[in-house]
Amino acid sequence: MSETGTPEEQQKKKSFFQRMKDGLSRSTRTISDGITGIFIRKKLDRATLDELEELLIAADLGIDTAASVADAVGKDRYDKEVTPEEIRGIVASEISKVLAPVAKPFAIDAEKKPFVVLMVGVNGAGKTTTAAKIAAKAKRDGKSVMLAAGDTFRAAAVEQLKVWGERIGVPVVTTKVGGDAAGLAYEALARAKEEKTDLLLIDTAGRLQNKADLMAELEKIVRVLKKLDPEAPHATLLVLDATTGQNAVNQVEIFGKIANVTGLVMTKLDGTARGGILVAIAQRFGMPVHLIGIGEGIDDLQPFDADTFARAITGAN
Ligand SMILES: Nc1nc2c(ncn2[C@@H]2O[C@H](COP(=O)(O)OP(=O)(O)OP(=O)(O)O)[C@@H](O)[C@H]2O)c(=O)[nH]1
Repeated sequence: MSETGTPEEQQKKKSFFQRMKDGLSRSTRTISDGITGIFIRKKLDRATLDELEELLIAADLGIDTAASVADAVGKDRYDKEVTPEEIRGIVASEISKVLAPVAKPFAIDAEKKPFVVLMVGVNGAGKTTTAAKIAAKAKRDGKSVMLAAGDTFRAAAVEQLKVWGERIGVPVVTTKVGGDAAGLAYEALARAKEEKTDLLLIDTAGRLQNKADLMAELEKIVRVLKKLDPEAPHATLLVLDATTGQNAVNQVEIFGKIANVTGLVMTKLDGTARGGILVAIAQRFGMPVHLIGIGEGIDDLQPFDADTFARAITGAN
């Protein structure tokens, strides 16, 4: 972590690191304790490197990352005494190298009025909560925000967004259950344009049982949005639940095909030992990762920072 900025900024950065560390503690324990177990009072050799590689695969980092990290750790260190701290530091810096190219802040272009964001992902991934968290942050930053409850299939999803809207003071555009999601998206964009809203977040349904239907629905939403603004949606965020591990990888594959995903948000990194999946996804798809969810609270969505994440998940100092 760089020590630049005012003491206040440094403090903020530190507490963020601490919160992320706390959130990721289950994932960290797997990797950090695993490294201690392998390398304590041992020389580095093929067997310990193989064990390290297995540990990283078990921690969901993916086969490619695990292999390249083990190679980097082994380089020039064969038959030398190493400490777990040293290994954690090297693993962290290798993970950081994988993550750095994909860590991109989520930017709302003030030139686009409204900046339209489509939230996609399977049911339960955290789309609705994430939309509310982004809305709350934008509002705090002085932007006017609107939410659209595009998951018209589930009354609970619409209700949930309404509750969030009330809590954070943001209007929520809804329609009746079973209503046309594209029609709702159109209506929301028309209203947001009229009211000169800065940011419009559109929640969508996430039924993956019928991919063709889901694709048709998402395409239709995009088509009608373009009638009002040819550049909309300006961002399509795929929300992924870290606790689902390898399933999250499949979801990137599927949604990458059916929606023009521009960036990823990974939720529920707190309370899971599978946080490494973010690294596997970064390595495999190279898609921008904007934000991570480390809790259910409104402030528990944080910008994704490669180095901070890599150090937190490995327990490196
Ligand atoms: N612990 C934790 N829980 C989260 C996080 N993000 C979302 N959740 C919880 O996950 C659950 C599902 O989130 P929703 O926002 O309802 O998910 P969704 O994708 O909109 O799902 P549907 O509404 O079913 O379509 C809720 O109980 C959220 O509070 C997170 O980062 N950490």
